[in-house]
Amino acid sequence: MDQAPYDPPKSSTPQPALTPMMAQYFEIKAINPGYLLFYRMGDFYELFFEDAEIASAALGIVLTKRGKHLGEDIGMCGVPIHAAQDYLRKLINLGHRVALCEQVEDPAEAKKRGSKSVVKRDVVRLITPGTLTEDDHLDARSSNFLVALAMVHHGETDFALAWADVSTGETFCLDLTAELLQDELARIDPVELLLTEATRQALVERHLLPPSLVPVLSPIAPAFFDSEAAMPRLREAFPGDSFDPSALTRSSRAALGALVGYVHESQKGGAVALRPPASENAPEHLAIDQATRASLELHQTQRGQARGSLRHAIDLTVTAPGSRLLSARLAAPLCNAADINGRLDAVALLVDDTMLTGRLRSDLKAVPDLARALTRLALDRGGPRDLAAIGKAVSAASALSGHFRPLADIPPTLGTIAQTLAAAPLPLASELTLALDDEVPLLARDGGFVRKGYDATLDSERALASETREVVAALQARLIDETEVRSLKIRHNGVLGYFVEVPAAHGGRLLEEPHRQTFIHRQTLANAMRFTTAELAELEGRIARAHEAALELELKIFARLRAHVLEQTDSLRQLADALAELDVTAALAHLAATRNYARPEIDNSLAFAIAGGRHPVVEDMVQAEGHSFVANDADLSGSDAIGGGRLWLVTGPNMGGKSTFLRQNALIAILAQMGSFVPASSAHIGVVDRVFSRVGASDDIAHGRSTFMVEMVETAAILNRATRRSLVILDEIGRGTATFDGLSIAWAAVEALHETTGCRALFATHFHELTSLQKTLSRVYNVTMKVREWEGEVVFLHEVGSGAADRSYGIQVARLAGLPEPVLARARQVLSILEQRSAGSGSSGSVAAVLDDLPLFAHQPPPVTKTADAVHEALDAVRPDEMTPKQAIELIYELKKIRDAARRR
Ligand SMILES: Nc1ncnc2c1ncn2[C@@H]1O[C@H](COP(=O)(O)OP(=O)(O)OP(=O)(O)O)[C@@H](O)[C@H]1O
Repeated sequence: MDQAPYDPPKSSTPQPALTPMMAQYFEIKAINPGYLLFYRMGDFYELFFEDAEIASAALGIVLTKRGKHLGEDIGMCGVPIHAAQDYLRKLINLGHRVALCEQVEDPAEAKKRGSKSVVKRDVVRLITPGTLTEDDHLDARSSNFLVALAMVHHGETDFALAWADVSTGETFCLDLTAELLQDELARIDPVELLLTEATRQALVERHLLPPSLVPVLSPIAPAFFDSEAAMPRLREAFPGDSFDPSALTRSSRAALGALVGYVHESQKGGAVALRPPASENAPEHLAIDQATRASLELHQTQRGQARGSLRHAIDLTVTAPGSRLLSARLAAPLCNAADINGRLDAVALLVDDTMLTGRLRSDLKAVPDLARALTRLALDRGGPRDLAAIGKAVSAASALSGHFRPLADIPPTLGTIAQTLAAAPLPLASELTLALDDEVPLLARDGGFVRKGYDATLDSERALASETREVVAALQARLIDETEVRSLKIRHNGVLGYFVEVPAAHGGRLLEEPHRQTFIHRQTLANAMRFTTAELAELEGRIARAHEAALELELKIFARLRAHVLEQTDSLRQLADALAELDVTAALAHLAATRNYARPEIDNSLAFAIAGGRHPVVEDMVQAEGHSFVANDADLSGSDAIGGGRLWLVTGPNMGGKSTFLRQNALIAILAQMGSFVPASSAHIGVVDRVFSRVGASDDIAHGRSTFMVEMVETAAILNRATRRSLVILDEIGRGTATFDGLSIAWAAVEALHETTGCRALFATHFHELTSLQKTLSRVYNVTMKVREWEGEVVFLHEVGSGAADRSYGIQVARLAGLPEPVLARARQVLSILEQRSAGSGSSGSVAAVLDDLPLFAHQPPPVTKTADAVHEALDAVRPDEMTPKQAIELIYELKKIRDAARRR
């Protein structure tokens, strides 16, 4: 860490010698700057000085004092061990980092060195957002990526990223250019981003640091990124032939070295438990930049919520690892038609066989999170529940593979999954089932998890422990006889151990002869007196030894089982992957079957022909309100021969459904390329290399850029980066400035997309003038959202048809939104003058002069009272509770008649 070393609080008074404990505290604190030190004191973790102030404020716990340092009170707060996990989670969520300092010797050992000697303590683990492994701290359905970003000044690429989910061991690395950096960071979505201070500054200077990443930055010392020092570190972390660090570029080696070094340090010398890194290649994925992800609301809505996002709408997985994989696939759809079709083949088989899908999904529901349990065991942080989870997952995998046996013809991707499941190490599962009880504790040290009958020695130790309980009962009966105190009891507590307790009234008798020979007084309470006897003390020793022996045996069994599990790490990881993949495939099949999605046809053409396309999220919302979603076609198909893909100019009223239509087509492309069926009756898509979606700008005040500036920066990014294979969605670009400037920019952007880029594009606009481009640009095609006007009201049909809108119905929408009637009336006046003007001279120069002549609000005609509406009047007269079904049906016919008559008028 590159923060300044911990500096104990200073005072101007002469320094008295530090107590040994304080000296130990400062020493440990100095080696772990930047961390809140959780200092173990018996059954508590205690925090001191500034740490105590920070933690007590963050956790809402009392700040007290413990002794003095240099004449000043030492601030202190503490959390009990049993509740520590909750407090840790809270602190980490608030962005703090914690060093866990344990007692690493028995206090009895310390005492042997002298009464004043301090128990040895050491930091056993550094806890940061990116190094978490406990289920309690993690979101089961989200990956938790720790990312290291290396920047090199010379060499083939500018940057490299290495990232890992420490809780599952998945590890990746990727070389990339500055241009792709933000896109990839948006895809990976780090919880902690390691970089040097110099890199951070360089990113800021080059405008490469999105504000959303600032809270997760974790600056570390440049030494972590030394690509030469990384070599031995990487060889040690990834032993064997499966991975050769010398094959990496210098930048990747630096990033991966930093990642592994940081994880290693956080485990304080413990195992690192990462999988050999999968080298990624950016062009294998459909590129989706941060602005597009946000605008399409892929993983969360623009307000930061999961509900309403595409992921939320399509995630029907039944296991947490399945959900994580689905999210990763959505974040990085594929670009290779053969790979996409491979995934689609697997989904298709399960769509056709709903019985099989149902069985798979119901069996998968009970499968535990194998990857995270395995990692905890590898890090020596796992317990009996993790062993049990692994046994259960292995047995379930083997049972799941049975479902595929009867199938004659099975697509390769599903075939590989089935094979992996069939190869599940069943002997391991049987051993775990034999060894572990049905209900097991979280921690091995709690004991009591080995099944009766598994280990004869353990059983006999346990029998001894329970026999001694009978001996205690017999002793109690004998003591009652001897003392004639009927209410005498032998009890146990953590402080005294076993003791004899009698009501206070009888206590005196035991203090006198002859009983005082036997009973040794321990404690007097308000209404009871406690004693021990030599026999009881001896018995206690025997019981404790039996318990200890049993626990020791159980811990040995645990260690052996853990070792057996870890021997099979590779095959268990493959199994975990296969289970997650099966869950995703079955979930996508279930989605397709229940929501009526179709298999897209994917190839390398420039096709983009969607029939009956729907928006997966808006469709749900519209249906929930009892309406039906109107499906729409889109055809942007092109070819190299005609210079690229088509560009549809979409005009239509506000609220007409333009944005929905635009986005649904981008979402269909993304879903198709992640290997999912799509919400359409048919779809033919030539693989898209990048999707861009920009919706009229939003402010980026944090970055100091105005609405219009953001819009233009983003439009520039599209015009510079889009290729002929890209899909571009532009919604109302140019609206953030004066009309003519906006129109000119939109005009030039359409021309550039058509003439230079040649990509497939949808361009929604309220600049109706743009539609004349259809005459000059061969691949531009005008469509409009249809509306019907009825009794002065506009009815949105949400239907896309060819042609151009002649007006935007903005005033009607404003009326629906509740703008006051005088304002609306004034707006109508202004609009009509403007329309006359533009139809006449076409000059806008005199518009202001004309507007000056218009009467102001004060001179407005009174609001037009609405003419009586026959349908509403008829409805007002209805008393539904008093109607028979027949009358109700007659009423419906009557209402339709009134409505039709009104329309004819
Ligand atoms: N195809 C459809 N079928 C049914 N309802 C739809 C459809 N498309 C849109 N809607 C409904 O219309 C609302 C407005 O749609 P949308 O935001 O796409 O309109 P818009 O034309 O982009 O509006 P503006 O120009 O004001 O931004 C949606 O929230 C949804 O409730």
